Amino acid sequence: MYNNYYVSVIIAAAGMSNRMGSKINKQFIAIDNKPILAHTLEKFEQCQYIDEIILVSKEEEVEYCRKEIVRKYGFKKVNKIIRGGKERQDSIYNGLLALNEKTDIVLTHDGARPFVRIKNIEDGIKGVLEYGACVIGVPVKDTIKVIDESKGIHHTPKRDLLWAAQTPQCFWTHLIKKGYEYAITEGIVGTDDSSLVEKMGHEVKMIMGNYDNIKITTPEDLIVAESISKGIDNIYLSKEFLFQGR
Ligand SMILES: Nc1ccn([C@@H]2O[C@H](COP(=O)(O)OP(=O)(O)OP(=O)(O)O)[C@@H](O)[C@H]2O)c(=O)n1
Ligand SMILES: C[C@](O)(CO)[C@H](O)COP(=O)(O)O
Repeated sequence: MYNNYYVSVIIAAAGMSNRMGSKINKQFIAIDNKPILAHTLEKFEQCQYIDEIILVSKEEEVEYCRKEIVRKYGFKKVNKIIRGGKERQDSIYNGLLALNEKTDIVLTHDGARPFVRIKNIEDGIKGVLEYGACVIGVPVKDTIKVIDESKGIHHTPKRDLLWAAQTPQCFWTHLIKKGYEYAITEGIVGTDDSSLVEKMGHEVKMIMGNYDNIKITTPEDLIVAESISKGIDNIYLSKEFLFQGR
């Protein structure tokens, strides 16, 4: 369906893992006996519409990624492993500079989100064809408070319109490149890629994802991750029994 387009994904894996507090890059920690980063890459390798993967890693981990992740698990679509930058935004920018010149559509994804589903990837590509730019995400479950500097609650936004942004975030190549160039010119730093395109005044659509597409950030996430990898589908299978058909 999307084979007329050359689709590249930039996988950001060059972070510091500060909040995880691990001695090694959190993406090399094993879940279900396989490194988190290998779980992540596997999903894009298996998606028939992905043509190339640009892996962004810390300079000193490029060789480790090549040998212990890409070669060991036999990923064929990883065209380049390049070094990242200080912030996630810098790492993705390096990825944009390394794209194949044929690239029509760019997806950005966190190496630390190993439970992305092939359906999320396909929905993201479809979203680009329909809207030009889209983000996979989920409606928030908690009530969100906006606070001031002294932790006083400033206001409580209406929850119906609040969604948590995940990755992949998906764009026409020219649009995301323009967003990043605009951010450099204007000195904008965002915590995701979509916000840079939004700041330019271009609409970005939200596409329903899955709650289990978690970003592994703190140690508790590893416990949740082991459970997810054991099979969220099994939880749904037993739902009728657990919740008596509710
Ligand atoms: N300079 C950076 C910072 C982050 N990332 C990547 O972006 C993703 C999301 O970032 P996050 O979960 O915040 O990872 P870290 O930056 O490693 O975490 P922390 O902020 O706790 O150090 C991760 O896959 C991370 O490796 C990156 O490629 N380059
Ligand atoms: C891109 C992202 O995963 C969307 O939720 C998130 O913003 C990354 O932020 P982090 O500060 O690098 O964890």
